[in-house]
Amino acid sequence: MRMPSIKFQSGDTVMGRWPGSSLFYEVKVLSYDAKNQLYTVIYKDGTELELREADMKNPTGFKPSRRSRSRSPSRRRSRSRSPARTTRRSSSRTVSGTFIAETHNARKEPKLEEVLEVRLVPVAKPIENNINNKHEKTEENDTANKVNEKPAEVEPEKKVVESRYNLRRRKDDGDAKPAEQTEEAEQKPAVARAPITTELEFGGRLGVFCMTLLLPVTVLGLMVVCSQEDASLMSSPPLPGLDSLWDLQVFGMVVLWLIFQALLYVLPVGKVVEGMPLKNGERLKYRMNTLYAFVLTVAALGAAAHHKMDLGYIHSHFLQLAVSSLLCSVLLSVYLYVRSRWATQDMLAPGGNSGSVIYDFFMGSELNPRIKGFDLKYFCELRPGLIGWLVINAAMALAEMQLHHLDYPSPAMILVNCFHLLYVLDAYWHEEGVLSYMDITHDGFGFMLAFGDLMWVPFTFSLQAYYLVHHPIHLSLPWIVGIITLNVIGFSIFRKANSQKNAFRRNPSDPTLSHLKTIPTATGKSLLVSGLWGLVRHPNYLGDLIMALAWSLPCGFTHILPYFYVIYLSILLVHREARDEAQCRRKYGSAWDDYCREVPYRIIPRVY
Ligand SMILES: NC(=O)C1=CN([C@@H]2O[C@H](COP(=O)(O)OP(=O)(O)OC[C@H]3O[C@@H](n4cnc5c(N)ncnc54)[C@H](OP(=O)(O)O)[C@@H]3O)[C@@H](O)[C@H]2O)C=CC1
Ligand SMILES: CC(C)=CCC[C@@H](C)[C@H]1CC=C2C3=C(CC[C@@]21C)[C@@]1(C)CC[C@H](O)C(C)(C)[C@@H]1CC3
Repeated sequence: MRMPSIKFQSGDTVMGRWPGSSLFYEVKVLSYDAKNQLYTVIYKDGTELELREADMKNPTGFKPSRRSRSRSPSRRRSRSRSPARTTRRSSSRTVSGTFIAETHNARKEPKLEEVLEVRLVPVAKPIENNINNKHEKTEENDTANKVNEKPAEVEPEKKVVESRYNLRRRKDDGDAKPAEQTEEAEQKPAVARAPITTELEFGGRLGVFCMTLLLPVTVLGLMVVCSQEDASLMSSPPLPGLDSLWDLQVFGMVVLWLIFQALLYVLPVGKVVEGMPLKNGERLKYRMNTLYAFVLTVAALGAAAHHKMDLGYIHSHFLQLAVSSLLCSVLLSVYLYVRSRWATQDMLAPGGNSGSVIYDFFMGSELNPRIKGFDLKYFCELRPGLIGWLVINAAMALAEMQLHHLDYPSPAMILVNCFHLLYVLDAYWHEEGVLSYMDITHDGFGFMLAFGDLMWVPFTFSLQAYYLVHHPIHLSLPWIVGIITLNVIGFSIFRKANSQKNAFRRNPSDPTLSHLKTIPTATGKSLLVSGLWGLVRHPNYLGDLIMALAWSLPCGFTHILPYFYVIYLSILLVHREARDEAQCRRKYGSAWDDYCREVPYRIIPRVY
């Protein structure tokens, strides 16, 4: 079906102005956003941008640039340049494809520089330390594109450009295709059309259906096996009776826990920050108060323990707590699915709008579902599950002491508790960084995340502590030192990688990062290409995996069950890496390929 009365139609090949320049390239119209009156177009190098009608023209009246036709993008790159020239060019990235000069007001061909350089951001000065650096490539390899951005100068130009052209990157639209225009939508242009998810993940409908059933069973199965003396995954423990799975009072406790955490979430303490830009350019506001929530929870539990509340309740009702959490996550997911039917296009995640009930229920249709200012996904991601995990760990330490008549928890239990505590507190300390993680910026909120946050995280991440209650381990001092060292290494890589990326995204000219080399991309953003981000393409995943191993080692080698977390994380991060890779390739086009050539390993240096 054709678009409403607009000049260009989806599929048309037209000339689109390259932002910030008077240069036009051949682009293909992908879709039209009636609400914002923007066309989504794709350049020949795969770069997707949104353009206004005024910046698009019919191909007639243009003449091809002879020079550009005669030089392929790769040939252009292979010209030799002096460092000075390298610097000037380094702020720009050419869009491969046919470059065409506008003929009506500029009859003569643009100068070579104009042809070759589309300036997205200006550069202040050369980065000397890039030269002779081990990552410095020959021009064949596009060395010239490495810059350090200087926002002091970049911002004004960028803002002007952004007000004339919509430079929002199409980061969320990777796996979505525009829906056919319906008559209803034509009559109501204010209501945006929903993008249809065509590329289904996790094995499509059947895959997510199986996962919806199997994941909860897996959690419960692991918990049951973990409590057995023979915690072998090959063992067949007795099936738990209904009364050991369900208790209304326990369900009430879980609901109370969620309400308590929700109250802490709305406390007007902590600064309010803006999240990443949404599709419509808006930024949602988030209050950063997870650390307060954690401290107040500890204080509340301390007070409750003082009044004779027994934390051992958690250990003795572990399965019932898990089942109640599962029920809460199912109810929440149903609510999320139902409310997503009323969401507008701006509010939808690209991955959860296939039209299949089970698939959309699992993946989540809405990106940031909110009730007034209460962000359901952000709340669940960081609070009830993560704090719950730590509370369960503490309860397991107490249970261990009670069961084995100890004055203190065992060294293994202390290590596991401390490592997990560090991990969660680190997330809270760097709470702002979480706003840029994939779950918040890209994934919809559906069963996968609701279940992940409310059941998977607290009840599988705490399995090591649960295991130690029933399977005491003696750790020698060198072993303890070795495990701590491994965790410190993993944590340092994880933290440094995440902090560097977050700092760079916030302020690309951050002086602490000036020694790092970068590759600019057509979106105006650059990619870090040295330091940890030059070692592998996902150093933060590497650090996370090393830590995961350090968390399992205190449980010894008798059973594989305490290693479940490393196994899960490896699978999740490898899959996540592939998803992110696909998204980045769509977002950054040839710049991403350059990055992959420069940094060939994904997570593990020299192996993967
Ligand atoms: N414990 C657990 O169960 C789990 C933990 N995690 C952890 O959560 C954290 C967040 O993970 P996740 O959101 O998946 O991914 P990342 O934080 O790694 O974010 C990926 C994004 O970073 C940007 N990016 C990629 N390469 C570069 C580069 N070279 N320079 C600058 N920016 C780059 C891109 O976004 P853009 O360019 O748009 O900014 C890309 O889409 C990780 O530390 C991970 O280990 C994740 C899942 C589960
Ligand atoms: C298939 C299945 C079980 C999916 C659920 C996945 C979720 C459990 C994870 C997806 C990404 C997560 C992150 C964290 C917890 C696990 C989930 C929700 C995280 C909050 C843990 C603490 C970290 O410091 C973190 C903030 C980096 C991390 C973010 C991603």
